[in-house]
Amino acid sequence: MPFKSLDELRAACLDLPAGSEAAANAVASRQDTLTKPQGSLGRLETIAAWLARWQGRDMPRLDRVKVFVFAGNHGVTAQGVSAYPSEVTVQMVANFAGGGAAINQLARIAGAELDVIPLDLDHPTGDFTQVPAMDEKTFLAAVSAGYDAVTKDLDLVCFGEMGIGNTTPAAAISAALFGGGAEKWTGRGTGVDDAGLKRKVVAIEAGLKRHAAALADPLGVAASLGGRELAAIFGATLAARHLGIPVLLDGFVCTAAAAPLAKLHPTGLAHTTAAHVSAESGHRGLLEALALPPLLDLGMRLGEGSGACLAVNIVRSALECHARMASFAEAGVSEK
Ligand SMILES: O=C(O)c1ccc[n+]([C@@H]2O[C@H](COP(=O)([O-])O)[C@@H](O)[C@H]2O)c1
Ligand SMILES: Cc1cc2nc[nH]c2cc1C
Repeated sequence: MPFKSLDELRAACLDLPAGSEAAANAVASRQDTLTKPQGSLGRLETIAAWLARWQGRDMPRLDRVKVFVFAGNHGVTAQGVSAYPSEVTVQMVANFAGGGAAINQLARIAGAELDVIPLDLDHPTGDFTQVPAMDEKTFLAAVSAGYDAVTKDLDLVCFGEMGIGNTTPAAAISAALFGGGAEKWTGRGTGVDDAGLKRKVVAIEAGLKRHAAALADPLGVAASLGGRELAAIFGATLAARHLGIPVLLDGFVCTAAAAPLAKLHPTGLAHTTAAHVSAESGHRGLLEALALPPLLDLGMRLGEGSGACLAVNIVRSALECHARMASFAEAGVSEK
């Protein structure tokens, strides 16, 4: 377990590599020699430079791409905050193993390996309206599980999650980190009705009040209002930064899970790209607060890393153009 205390974890969050300016510049210079009007590939050009910066390679690679799906269960479901019962979490983990979920299809098309990591599904976190979701030990174990899952041989990682009820902790974390009140961040998740939406807002307000003393610290926010799969995504995002691996973030839950790193370090999420903006109502505002413009806007609200996996195809397209297009000189095309 890499983190045995909150102080150790905090120190690791403050010690982040800056990325390679030289590699990013090498990509930008080459882009301007390729057979296209300068800048005309738009974000495909900046994606190539982003890969180079965080991999530290003038010519980035996408040989090994992996999607991690972390799964957890949530005590706050006792407040009636999801349209589905908690047993769906473990049932969907079995479905991932059998190849029957959306993420199985999207990972295959993206050429990404899939790693599903269930986190103590028999023991839901505490109901944060009553107690902290996790004590220090539980939180550090979940962060460490995410941190240890990421290995240095990977070129790009996608994070996703599965956890009935987890749009409620995601909204609570967003409210605690960025303010604006529970309603601003609360959406319908798997499809709750108006009464369910109201119960979510009430639960989040109760959690914010009960844990107020812990919420000045982003790690306190993640432990008292989050969940194991969110903590694991936080740890995995940190590991990717330490190992020089760019990250594609999935939807609202995944973004909220990683957000405390941006509060702990001014460039904490610079190695991440928001794959998409989900239909969950708080996600657009959260991406704005984090200055992470999404690549896709497809009305998706599934989770599982589905949006992140879809965006791998865009990242692969960006690199293929960067690596294989001819220059003006090579193709004999006149420059301006
Ligand atoms: O990440 C998102 O944008 C997102 C939006 C809506 C739902 N989800 C998924 O749905 C589950 C959480 O929804 P809920 O209603 O149970 O809180 C969880 O398994 C998530 O993966 C995920
Ligand atoms: C069936 C189902 C699949 C999911 N995948 C991610 N969250 C989910 C929630 C439900 C309910």
